[in-house]
Amino acid sequence: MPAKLSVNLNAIAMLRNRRDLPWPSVTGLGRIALQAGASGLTVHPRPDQRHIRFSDLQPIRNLIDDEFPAAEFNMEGFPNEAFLELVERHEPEQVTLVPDDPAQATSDHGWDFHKSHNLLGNVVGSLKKKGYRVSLFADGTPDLQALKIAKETGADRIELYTGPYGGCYDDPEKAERVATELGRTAEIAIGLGLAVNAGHDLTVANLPLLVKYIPELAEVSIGHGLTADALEYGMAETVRRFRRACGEAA
Ligand SMILES: CC(=O)[C@@H](O)[C@H](O)COP(=O)(O)O
Ligand SMILES: NCC(=O)COP(=O)(O)O
Repeated sequence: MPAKLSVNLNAIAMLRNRRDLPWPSVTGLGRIALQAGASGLTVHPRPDQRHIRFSDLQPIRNLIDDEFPAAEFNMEGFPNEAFLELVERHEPEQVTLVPDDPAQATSDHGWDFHKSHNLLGNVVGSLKKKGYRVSLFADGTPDLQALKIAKETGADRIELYTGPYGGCYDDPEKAERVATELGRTAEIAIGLGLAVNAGHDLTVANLPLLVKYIPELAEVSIGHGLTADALEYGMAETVRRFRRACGEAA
């Protein structure tokens, strides 16, 4: 089964926030993405609301509930009190926990599972009791002990941080090496009973190799590269291109 595509709306929101005006519309482009076959929408609301604003979350929730009930809402963030309150209020189908500090420009590493074992155990436990699917952002390092801890927290999935892979866009040999490591990491995680998502700097060009190394990939969440393509090809055609790059007959 091809990896599902969740469209990250952060970059659309960032464009909108250049002015005190409601366009480009975050929900409007989310609707076009879902109409074109995206499986879900992702947001990563940062504490300073520099792209997704907290006020965007309910309209996105309503869009999915009212028009695309089979689609999923994926909320990503560091599990502080404020983020967990947003989760409770908007009930995403998936919560992706990311170890970002508030000042970080973008996500650039996965969890240190050894150091964060207790924190993640508590947070994941409480999210699972409330019925959420939980995914943990993880480096693409095939570290069995670290992945065992991820599993012990009770999480359902890991999301492989693919930033270093995306950075190999001009070096095919290095891309192959990094994809191999990501593939080994995914294999270990799947062997432990975790499903595997991936995200960060994925593109139409680099998805096919990733999918080759991780044929069981459950979901990719993509924002930056997809939004760049949407400026060129339009959102609907861009979503179809990314779905094809994931192996779907779109
Ligand atoms: C976890 C992850 O890789 C994405 O959420 C990424 O951080 C997008 O966030 P920005 O749009 O703030 O770069
Ligand atoms: N989880 C990764 C994500 O949602 C999008 O990352 P990017 O495509 O904006 O780098």
